[in-house]
Amino acid sequence: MLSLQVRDIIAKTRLASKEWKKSSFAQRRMLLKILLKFTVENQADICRVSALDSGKPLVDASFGEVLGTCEKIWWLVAEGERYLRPERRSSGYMMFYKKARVEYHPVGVVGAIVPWNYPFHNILNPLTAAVFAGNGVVIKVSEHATWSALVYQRVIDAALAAAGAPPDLVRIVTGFGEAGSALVTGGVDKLIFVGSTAIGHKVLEAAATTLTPVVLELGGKDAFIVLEDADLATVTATALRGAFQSCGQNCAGAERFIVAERLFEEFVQRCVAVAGKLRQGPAAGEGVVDCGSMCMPGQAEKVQELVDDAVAKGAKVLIGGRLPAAGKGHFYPPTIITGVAQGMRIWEEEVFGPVMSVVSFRSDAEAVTLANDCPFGLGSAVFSRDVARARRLGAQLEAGMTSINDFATTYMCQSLPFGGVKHSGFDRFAGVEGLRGLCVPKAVAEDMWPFSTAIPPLLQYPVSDRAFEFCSALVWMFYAPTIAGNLSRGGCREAARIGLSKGDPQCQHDLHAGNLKGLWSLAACFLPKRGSKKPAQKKSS
Ligand SMILES: NC(=O)c1ccc[n+]([C@@H]2O[C@H](COP(=O)([O-])OP(=O)(O)OC[C@H]3O[C@@H](n4cnc5c(N)ncnc54)[C@H](O)[C@@H]3O)[C@@H](O)[C@H]2O)c1
Repeated sequence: MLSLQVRDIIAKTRLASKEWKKSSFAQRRMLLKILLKFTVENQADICRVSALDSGKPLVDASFGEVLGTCEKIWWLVAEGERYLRPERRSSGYMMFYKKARVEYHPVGVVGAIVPWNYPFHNILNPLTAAVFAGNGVVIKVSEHATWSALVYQRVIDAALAAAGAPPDLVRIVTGFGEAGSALVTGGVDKLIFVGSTAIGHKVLEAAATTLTPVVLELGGKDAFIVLEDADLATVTATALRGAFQSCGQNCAGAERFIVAERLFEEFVQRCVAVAGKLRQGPAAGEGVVDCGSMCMPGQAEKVQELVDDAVAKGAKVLIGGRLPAAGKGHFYPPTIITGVAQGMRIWEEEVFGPVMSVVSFRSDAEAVTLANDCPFGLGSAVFSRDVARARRLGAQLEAGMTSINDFATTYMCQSLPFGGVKHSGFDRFAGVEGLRGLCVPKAVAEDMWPFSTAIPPLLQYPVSDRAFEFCSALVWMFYAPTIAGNLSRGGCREAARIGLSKGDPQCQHDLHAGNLKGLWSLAACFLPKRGSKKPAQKKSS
């Protein structure tokens, strides 16, 4: 779509969002429940449409398109309102007479630019959170998933009408990069970009020109760590699903298998045995298939380049690793390689294909070092029968998400934020943080009692010549270390812990009753100045 068309769509969605922000949570829930009902009742069609457009088998579509979407909607319906209601906060110390809260107001129009890998979920994901938070949303789908997006737009239109929501509340934009670029600078109030790190750079650059706030959800290369006490039978099944789901075209896809030396051989053998039995073919073909194809033109060749580079530098292909002959489609085979090391492209670059790179380690510290030696940091997983050990190791991983004894399950716990660190992006789009991120968190403070408090007369313009003394007295009164204050905040205990006795000057200082001094200074501000016969008076203008 042309830039002007995109701007026109944003303008219409803005009008719709002004109406929708007045909607009740009950109405927003109704819209989501309609979408949930549609998804559950038409899951086979959704999977077929998505499989045809992205090349994945039906079961992978069910996993990635339907289950995640249903759980997301279910969570928003069940818990979303709780996190968007005004939240009471402490008013602190000096403002003891105020009531403080945060109100979550919709930002207005959310823009989302999404990739092709899960055509249905990638649309419903930003859509559901945006409208539940009271926003309109314009979603730019991938040029490689346009056909399915047009099907889903019809479904969305019907759901909007059934829920009594304005028809322009959710609009889908099609087109190439220029249409995405037009969305970034077209006047949306917040932008969620989901895609490659390379395009993420461009989006951030463009967003800087309009100061559009951006969430970046970029590539991943998840580490999958198997400690020597892990249960290999369950781990292997999870490892294969983590690597080959949707032919490896997952942002949070397991690419780096870091396996304890003692289990390495057996882990590899088990994986190779299963990988050899996988059936690969077209999603719309006859019979069940385990793996589909690469979606984008050129992607299979890119995977081959990374494998070839690794092999040229000493890696070993145990299974797969060869593109099918020309004319046989983009069916890159499930591939397992060992001997991967630093200096190979595959060590650093996202493969986004069905390739397991397996390396071994001797100590937990080495496993952490290997896992963190990566420019990406989206998901991660640690497997061990000793859960405390797995947790300790997981806490050291540079990643936005860690699953213990499972893979990518953080995403099915929809209250949790989704997002990464390093080149995997920043900010979050799911969970409580993602939902609130589509709002302006407005800080509000008001008096606790029915009458309003005024600025003390000494500080009113034109200020008194005792204004500074007055402020300084306030600081002493409220914030000077005091006996009572130190006791209540553990000051004396802390002093004892670090070995100070009452006689030490530092401890004396801690126990100094500074607030009394402040109180006295405050009172003194209202007394006549020494040497002056008249009390301090405000200058008249
Ligand atoms: N972190 C996540 O949540 C997540 C989820 C899915 C996919 N991904 C990542 O997405 C990548 C694969 O998807 P892809 O190949 O479609 O990614 P991509 O970056 O090529 O494209 C993503 C979207 O950006 C649009 N686009 C292209 N140029 C643009 C520009 N200059 N300005 C604005 N928009 C532009 C595209 O049209 C598409 O809609 C992988 O790197 C994968 O890891 C990340």
